Amino acid sequence: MTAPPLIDTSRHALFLDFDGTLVGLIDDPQAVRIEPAAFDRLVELQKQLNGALAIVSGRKIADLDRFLSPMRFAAVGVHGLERRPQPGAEVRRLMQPSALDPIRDALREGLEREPRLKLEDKGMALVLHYRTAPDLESEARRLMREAAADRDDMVTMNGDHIVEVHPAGMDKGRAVADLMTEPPFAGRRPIYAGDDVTDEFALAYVREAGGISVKIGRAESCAEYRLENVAAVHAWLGA
Ligand SMILES: O=P(O)(O)OC[C@H]1O[C@H](O[C@H]2O[C@H](CO)[C@@H](O)[C@H](O)[C@H]2O)[C@H](O)[C@@H](O)[C@@H]1O
Repeated sequence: MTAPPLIDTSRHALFLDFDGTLVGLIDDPQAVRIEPAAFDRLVELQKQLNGALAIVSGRKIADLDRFLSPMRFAAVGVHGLERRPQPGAEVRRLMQPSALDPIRDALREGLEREPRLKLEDKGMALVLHYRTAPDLESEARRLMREAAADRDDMVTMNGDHIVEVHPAGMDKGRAVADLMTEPPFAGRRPIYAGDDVTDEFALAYVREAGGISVKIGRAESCAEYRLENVAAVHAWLGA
């Protein structure tokens, strides 16, 4: 496992995934909490990086704001379908949530039949969670596949004990590439750290762009560097 180099706050732009990178994975998605010392370090790093720090998540930006309150930060939400290029700027949404209404309806019956599957409605994306019922993995994937079967404009994606559907054409790699064209990120060298398959798009972009790609955990990845777990991420951020 090759550890990443230290962050150079005068030259780097820092992009951090949230779940599995800054906070550990737990059963209830709404109950995650960042450790106070890691939170303080994020705030400090954001200052030292002159604002060139963004959280890049599958979550809604509104959720990230709640988990990281009172910090104000640049963010990518719902895998790039929500954007906030600068702290405090308005959140741009690339789609209307109503585009998913037919899929919402199609999932309803399956969810009534299998209440151990939990639906997370992120507006522009729908997630079925099966962390507390891992035996339902294939059922969750089947339900989502069938609900979105006639929708060429949507993509279904498997994450860590989740299956998600959202509009096609966007991923974390494209979102990070877009942010890199804007201040305060433009002209800096990107660092991306993430743990899940959905982070591979951004890890691939950053590697291609000559940046520092950091995979969290031991799963297969295109990243150049690795950190073992969330605690190792916190230690690296604090080094
Ligand atoms: O892109 P991320 O910031 O890593 O977000 C990915 C998904 O994170 C959340 O789900 C994951 O974390 C939950 C809480 O620990 C866990 O219960 C779930 O099994 C994980 O997949 C979030 O709920 C999703 O919407 C995000 O897409």
